[in-house]
Amino acid sequence: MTTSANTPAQNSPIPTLDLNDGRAIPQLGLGIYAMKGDEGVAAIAGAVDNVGYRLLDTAVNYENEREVGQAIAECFVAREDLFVTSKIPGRHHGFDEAIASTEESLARLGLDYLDLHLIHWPNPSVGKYVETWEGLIELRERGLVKSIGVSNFTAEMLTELTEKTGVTPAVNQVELHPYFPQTELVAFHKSIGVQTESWSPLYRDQGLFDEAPITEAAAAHDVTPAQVVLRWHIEIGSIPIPKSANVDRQRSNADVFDFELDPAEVAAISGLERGRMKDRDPLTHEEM
Ligand SMILES: NC(=O)C1=CN([C@@H]2O[C@H](COP(=O)(O)OP(=O)(O)OC[C@H]3O[C@@H](n4cnc5c(N)ncnc54)[C@H](OP(=O)(O)O)[C@@H]3O)[C@@H](O)[C@H]2O)C=CC1
Ligand SMILES: O=C(O)C(=O)[C@@H](O)[C@H](O)C(=O)CO
Repeated sequence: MTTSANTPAQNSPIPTLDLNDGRAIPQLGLGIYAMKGDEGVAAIAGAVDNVGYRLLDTAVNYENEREVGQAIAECFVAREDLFVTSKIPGRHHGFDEAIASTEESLARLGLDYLDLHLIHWPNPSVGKYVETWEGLIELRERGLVKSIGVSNFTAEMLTELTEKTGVTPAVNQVELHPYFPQTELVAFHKSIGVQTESWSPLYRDQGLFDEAPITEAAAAHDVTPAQVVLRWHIEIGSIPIPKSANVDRQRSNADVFDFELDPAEVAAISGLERGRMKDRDPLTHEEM
């Protein structure tokens, strides 16, 4: 596992991984889906100040970029020590649209730049993800976005982006949890130098924590089932972005860097594979 001294996670217990563009990304982040209003601002700022989260994962479609910006303004950590991610929605696909969308995101966030910007869904029937990617390349050249990546892309789509533009995404953020470990895609990412981010890493607390390989590992390591699941993501080389609005769960979710799972435990947890949470196959599921 690579860690980097070039860290945006200064004064944070969360280590970093290297990206293919020479930058570094925290190895665990805060998912921000459905965190809104004053409560959302307090929960995000608290995660940064009280726990040490540095990677914040929002999106245009979460309709909370203003809250994220307010939390960044209110927290006690310098902007340059944070790693702020947003995502371009399907309705903003296209070269000019991607640039306009990003400028609007930055205005809502009150920031000069994003650390990472992703194409949220490929929406293949629309046929514009390559143009959108070219928009992200332009945004990186203009300095409005430091690192560029995608979300919910298949191996074939990643290859197409590289072949058509010469630029490989730094990150592919995909559905990934013990019920859907995406072993082949993670191996492909490693082979081409793309970091994997896991969305819904805890399966939204919908029964995963009762599975025997997880409860057994939790007892063996004296940690919670959620910590076992998050450590499993670290062991397979992915970057989990668990969402929690609760400070105690935020703290325990981030506290997964002082124990390790052995290969048999990792294999047993990966053996829970049964498929996606919902029918969100990016070849057919599209979000605008
Ligand atoms: N790119 C994409 O297409 C997608 C990206 N995402 C991103 O991934 C992030 C994480 O995924 P998400 O779907 O939110 O699901 P998660 O797997 O992170 O689960 C979040 C849920 O689990 C609860 N929870 C968190 N920690 C614990 C714990 N230790 N014990 C018990 N329950 C816990 C939370 O409740 P509470 O807040 O009360 O703690 C919340 O209800 C999103 O927030 C978003 O940023 C998500 C979906 C798609
Ligand atoms: O959370 C995200 O990033 C999404 O793309 C969501 O819309 C997700 O697909 C979902 O929760 C849909 O119910």
